[in-house]
Amino acid sequence: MAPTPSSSSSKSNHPHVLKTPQSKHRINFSSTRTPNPNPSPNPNYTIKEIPQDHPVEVISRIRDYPERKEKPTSILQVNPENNTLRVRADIGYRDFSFDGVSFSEEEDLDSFYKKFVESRINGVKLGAKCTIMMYGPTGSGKSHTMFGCSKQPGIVYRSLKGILGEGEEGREGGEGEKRQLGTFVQVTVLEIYNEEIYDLLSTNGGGGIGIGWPKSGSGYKVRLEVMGKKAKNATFISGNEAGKISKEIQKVEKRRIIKSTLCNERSSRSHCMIILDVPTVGGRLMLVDMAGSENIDQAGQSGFEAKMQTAKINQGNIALKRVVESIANGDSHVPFRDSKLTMLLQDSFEDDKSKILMILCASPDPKEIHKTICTLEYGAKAKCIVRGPHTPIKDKLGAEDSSVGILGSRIAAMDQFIYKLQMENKLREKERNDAHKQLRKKEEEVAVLRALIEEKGSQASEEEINLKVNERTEILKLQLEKKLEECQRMAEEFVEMERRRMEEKILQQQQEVEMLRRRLQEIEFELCCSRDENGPRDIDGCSFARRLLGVYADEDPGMVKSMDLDMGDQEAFVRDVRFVSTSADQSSIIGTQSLSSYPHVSTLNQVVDHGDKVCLSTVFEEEEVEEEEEHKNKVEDEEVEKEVIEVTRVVDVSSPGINFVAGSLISSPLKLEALKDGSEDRHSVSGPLNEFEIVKDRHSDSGPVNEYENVKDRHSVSGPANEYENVKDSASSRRLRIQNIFTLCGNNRELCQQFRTPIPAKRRVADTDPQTSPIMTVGKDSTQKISNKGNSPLQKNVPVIECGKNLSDMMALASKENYNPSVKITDSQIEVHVKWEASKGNSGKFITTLKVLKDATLADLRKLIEIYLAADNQAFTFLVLGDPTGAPVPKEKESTVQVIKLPICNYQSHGYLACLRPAKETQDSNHLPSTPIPLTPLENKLPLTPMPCLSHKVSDLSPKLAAHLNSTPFTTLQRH
Ligand SMILES: Nc1ncnc2c1ncn2[C@@H]1O[C@H](COP(=O)(O)OP(=O)(O)OP(=O)(O)O)[C@@H](O)[C@H]1O
Repeated sequence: MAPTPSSSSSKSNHPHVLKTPQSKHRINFSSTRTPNPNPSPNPNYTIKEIPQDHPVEVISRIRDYPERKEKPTSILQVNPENNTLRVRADIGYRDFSFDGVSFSEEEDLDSFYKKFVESRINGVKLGAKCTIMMYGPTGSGKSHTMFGCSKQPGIVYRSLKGILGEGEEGREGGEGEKRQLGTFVQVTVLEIYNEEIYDLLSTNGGGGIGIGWPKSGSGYKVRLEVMGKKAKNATFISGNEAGKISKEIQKVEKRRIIKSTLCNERSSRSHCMIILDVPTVGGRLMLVDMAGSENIDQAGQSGFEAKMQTAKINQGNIALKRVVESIANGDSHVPFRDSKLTMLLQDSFEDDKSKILMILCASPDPKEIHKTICTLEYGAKAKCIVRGPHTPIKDKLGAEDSSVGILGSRIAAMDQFIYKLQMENKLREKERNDAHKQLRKKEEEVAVLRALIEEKGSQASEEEINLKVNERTEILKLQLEKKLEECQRMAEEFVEMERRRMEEKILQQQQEVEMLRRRLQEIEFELCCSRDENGPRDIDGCSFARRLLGVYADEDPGMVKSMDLDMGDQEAFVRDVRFVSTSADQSSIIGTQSLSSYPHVSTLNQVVDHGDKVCLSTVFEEEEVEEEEEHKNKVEDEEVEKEVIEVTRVVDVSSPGINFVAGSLISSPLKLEALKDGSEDRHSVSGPLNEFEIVKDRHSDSGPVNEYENVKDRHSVSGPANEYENVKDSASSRRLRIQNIFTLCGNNRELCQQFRTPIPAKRRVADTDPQTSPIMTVGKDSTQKISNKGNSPLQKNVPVIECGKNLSDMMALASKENYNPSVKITDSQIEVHVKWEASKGNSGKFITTLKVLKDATLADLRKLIEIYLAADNQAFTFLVLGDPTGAPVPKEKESTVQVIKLPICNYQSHGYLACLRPAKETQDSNHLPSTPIPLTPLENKLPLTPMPCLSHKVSDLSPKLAAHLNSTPFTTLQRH
């Protein structure tokens, strides 16, 4: 048998690769064609190089799906040599080696035939025997390849043409050249269905022969019996014209039993065998189109008959598998007779001159991968078949050598197989060891987990839980108690520590108090000594010392000593300021800002009320004035009740306005009396011209009227003049003070009398102590009546203040209550008419008339004018109008210019004219601001006022007392 090109090429170029899992099929493999990676364990086995009869060639044909627009991704790949087919899957791939691989997409039937079949057909023409089997699952294209389609004829028709040649019927001559002369063929067409052989060419279907036979399109089919290895009495057609025979075959092809299944619309339910004998050469071609190898479920067959049918089909396929395996295994018995198909194919396997070409039809569709792999495995097995000793056709001469070679091949294959098994065994053993290790590891983990579970299970017992909870509770309880004890101990320690600290502090304070008491006693002692030395001037020294003692006793050690007005810590504020206009019968409340613009203020009371505010008040008082003996003036019997319209100015002592008043008065010297209410202290600085009270009320909630009811004490600092030191006893000095006050108030005094509002008796200060208490009670929105018997000089319209070098002289002049300067002018006195210079802002208004000594200077006159203009807060300079230049007198030269240098007043009968030019700067260090600036503490302000007399007084004290007083704000005050 002529070898096929593919087989010859495969033998020479493509060694077989063991791919099938069933290694037993490889025992017949030729060692020469399979490289042995491992030398044979048995070196005694030497493979003899003998030509191996490889009767089965396997070719894979992969169908196409031209009708599909979207073709599935192929799972099949072929190597460049077209002999290895790789099936790719998700988990890997698998290679199958064949004698050839053809993709119908690339190679149509014509190409396929020429490439793989034509050579076989040529052999048949020469007398060879060849069997071409179509094997594969249903729908894989077996029938398509065998019989073809309308466009392309299949292998059957091409083979006929190949054997008989091409040529038209009836044509002679030239066509004979193409046609094989003398060659004819006998064609038998059999169908194996349900393990029965039917003669498809028999036309006796209409007779009784065909009874019970399966029907075809043209009638019943003739069933044949198998006799030997052939169908007995099979009908055949003979001829030398391929066309006629092909037509006949086409007819009987339609008689095949087909059925529509899920896998194939025209599924062949039978095996079809076309046998072409070439009698002239003894050649024979068997073309076998096997039924699809599918399982019943896949075919979707239902019913007993259909299942039996599928089972019968599979029976032929299974039998063929067994035959192939038996032949490949070299079994002594090949089960050809298991099926009609294998019975008819027995010669094909056993005849040495017979060759088998198995065409594996497969689908590239991933859905068919399982069937594709099974088909390829089956083909791989078939490819391993070698012609065994059981082959009936033996060459007697070469039988011995042949059997030796076959045995050697089998031994080599078995060695290889054993080695492979050993390798696989080692691999499996390693895998098993690894698995065993993993298993041990898992078992250990399980054991640990189990132990944990058991432990937890044991812990989970209720008693143990309760026990542990109780233990934990006890521990926590102990810890809590311990913490509580610790906290308690710490608290006690803290309390004890604080107590000790407080005790120490109290002790320290007591010591300090004791020290201060002792110091005060010393001071008192020194004060008494000083009083003894200085006479009655210090009669109040003891009380002053007591006062100091009280002050220090009340104060905390280390505190800054104050004027005992207790106002240093108070915020400065102005609550109410009232002025009473002299030109109206009704009081009008005027803002503080307008103070300077109302020069005719009759009374000016500055009262500080509310809380701890200190009140400064100027007081007009009218009291019953008795005619004093020493002056023997007229007795004023007429009791005059005068109302004092209070101008209440609620200020803080920090107000510079108050300080200004105080400072000015002190420097004048006036008398400033400071009164402290809450502490039952009152300090006053009194001068000959006015009297100011500084009142501190610590209980001001009830209103200013009641704020001064409990005044018990009073301290005053007197001016430098000794004749005013004892105010209490000196009626003249009191009178002088009153006169000065009235003088300052000027003509407005009368208006004050118009307000006659009775005041409670208790507020009549004059009643309580008319001699010593020129202090009035003041309050917001209240008036005070002070009775005054006798004629009041306040009714005089022209207030005159005498001024001279010595203020005492002036005071003496003013000592008379009914002093009228316009009437009584001595020779040593002159009158000075004061007026403003006419200017844009000033109309040259007349101010007042003052009476001064002849030798008085402008500086003396300035003091009086400044006092008069205190409310106006208007700075000025003197103009010497008589001077040709008319230039103002510099302030520093005022002390050198006498008043008599002033020009004579033309519009007065006598006197001089003092013309004042308002200074541009209305506020300087000597003047009050027009606005009530918050007052600074008096004690801080007083030292700023030079009081040489006081300094002198202090210096007259003992060194200790002087040092002490110098270090305190009281140094500016002197108690009367
Ligand atoms: N290579 C191909 N190219 C084009 N069409 C094909 C090809 N192979 C098969 N077919 C078509 O597929 C359908 C089924 O093919 P076919 O009948 O040959 O399968 P089968 O293997 O014979 O199935 P069964 O075993 O069930 O008879 C047909 O209609 C056929 O024309």
